[in-house]
Amino acid sequence: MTRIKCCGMTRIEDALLAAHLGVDAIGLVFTARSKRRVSLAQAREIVDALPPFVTTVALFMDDDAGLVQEVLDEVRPALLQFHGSERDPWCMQFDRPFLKAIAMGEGAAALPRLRDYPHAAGLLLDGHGFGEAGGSGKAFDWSLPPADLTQPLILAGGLDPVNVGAAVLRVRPWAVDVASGIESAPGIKDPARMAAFVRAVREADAG
Ligand SMILES: O=C(O)c1ccccc1NCC(=O)[C@H](O)[C@H](O)COP(=O)(O)O
Repeated sequence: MTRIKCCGMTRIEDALLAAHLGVDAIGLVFTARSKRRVSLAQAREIVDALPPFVTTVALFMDDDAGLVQEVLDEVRPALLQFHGSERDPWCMQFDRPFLKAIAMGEGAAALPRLRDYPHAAGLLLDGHGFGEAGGSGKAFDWSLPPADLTQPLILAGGLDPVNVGAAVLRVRPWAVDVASGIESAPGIKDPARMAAFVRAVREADAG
């Protein structure tokens, strides 16, 4: 079964809907570069409202280690996700499992970077270019992910209720990740689109 992460949550009601739809993880973005940025207090409220067994992921992009530690101390996410040019040893310093986002916008030229994070709990392959922020709605060429990746692959970038089924069937990822494809505005999730996204993943899994 393909796991689902809905990213860029800013409202309790959206996070609760995700939980009730059976979404496996929600992402909270802390980097100042995001239109979906949440404060520590906002994030804490969302995390406190969640029922058990929904994984919380805190996202950063070339941020100070101090911010990451503050989020760990105050929000206590289960996983970290790094979206910038952070290196593997830097990501490891927090002693918390982490996902590393790999910008696939440059196509095959990005593939060597998939081998640079041996300690990542998973690799999130995203559609934007190197140095650009996530949550862009840009897809990449789904034929690129190598079949011999040893780490769980999280497919991201431009997924939406219409294309996610084909993406799951083509790539067979461990998980899919979506931000803009289920939104009515940055950080504001659309309930019908979120439900349709989850349904499309489940239909692809069953097919
Ligand atoms: O979502 C953001 O605003 C963001 C900003 C800076 C770094 C990462 C960010 N999001 C990371 C995610 O995991 C998104 O879900 C991922 O990039 C996919 O986004 P989308 O193409 O909009 O589905």
